[in-house]
Amino acid sequence: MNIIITGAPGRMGRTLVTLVHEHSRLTLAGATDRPDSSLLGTDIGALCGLGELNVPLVDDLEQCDPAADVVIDFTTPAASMDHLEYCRQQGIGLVIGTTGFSPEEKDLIAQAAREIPIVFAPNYSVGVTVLLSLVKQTAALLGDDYDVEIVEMHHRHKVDAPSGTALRLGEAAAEGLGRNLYDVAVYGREGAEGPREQQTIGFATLRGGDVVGDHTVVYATEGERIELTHKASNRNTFAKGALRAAQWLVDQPAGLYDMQDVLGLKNG
Ligand SMILES: NC(=O)C1=CN([C@@H]2O[C@H](COP(=O)(O)OP(=O)(O)OC[C@H]3O[C@@H](n4cnc5c(N)ncnc54)[C@H](OP(=O)(O)O)[C@@H]3O)[C@@H](O)[C@H]2O)C=CC1
Ligand SMILES: O=C(O)C1=N[C@H](C(=O)O)C[C@H](O)C1
Repeated sequence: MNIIITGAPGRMGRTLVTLVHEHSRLTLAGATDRPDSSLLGTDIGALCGLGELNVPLVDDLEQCDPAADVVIDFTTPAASMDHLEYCRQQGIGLVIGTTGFSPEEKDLIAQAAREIPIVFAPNYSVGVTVLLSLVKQTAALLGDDYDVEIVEMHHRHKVDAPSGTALRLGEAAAEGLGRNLYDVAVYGREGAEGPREQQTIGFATLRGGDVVGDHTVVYATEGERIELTHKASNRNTFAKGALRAAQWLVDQPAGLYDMQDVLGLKNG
């Protein structure tokens, strides 16, 4: 199976290149970087310490193998929109790991998924995928008397907040409670805000050091609280999940899928 990796010199890009290289049934069919990058033309294998792979970094998917089976994208929302359009035109499946999309950009992804298969997930780890089910179920079991708050911490380089995973966890809790997250979300608190409004779902964002990705959903009431926590300790967990999604995707018809579809957790 031939895979193109966009944003290949990035944190996730390098991890994916390394795992594809180590995989017996996957071949790296192309690697891209942003148009003004000083790394263009460099062999991505050499850049990742794997030796020459004869895959030079290019600034455009048009310069990659048009017969590729799938594109894996962990870049920025603006870059992902370009990659989405290329895949739509070429009829190639797309795995999107990028986070921080606007509602309009999410609509464009959904529109493209009428023509090509797309897996779109803010977190490709098996642990977070299972956690999403637990969060929804726990919220439904506890009900309105438990206040839901979500805390996340990531490395100092992360640009979007709250994380895509935190928002998806919020959506799962809101679904369990019969609420729309975007009607009830509170993104941080400051000053004399008054007591907590019932029914809100709060987010707290921490940034620092090299934290790969920590998420906790807190359900608190008078006298007790439950906390559901996931901690990623390296990026292989995300990259392995994205490669699993890519291999699953090639057999799917056009549609918008997430990691719960890939793991078969939707109807079970
Ligand atoms: N779904 C999941 O499981 C996970 C999602 N993520 C998300 O993935 C995204 C990337 O994260 P991370 O790898 O840490 O970020 P990085 O900044 O390390 O990597 C992104 C890479 O994309 C490059 N890039 C920017 N614009 C373009 C373009 N037009 N074409 C090709 N490449 C481009 C960047 O280049 P340059 O640096 O030179 O600008 C950079 O090398 C984030 O949105 C993050 O939240 C991260 C981990 C897991
Ligand atoms: O930027 C990151 O690093 C991560 N981003 C994703 C997110 O926004 O949820 C997933 C993971 O937590 C790492």
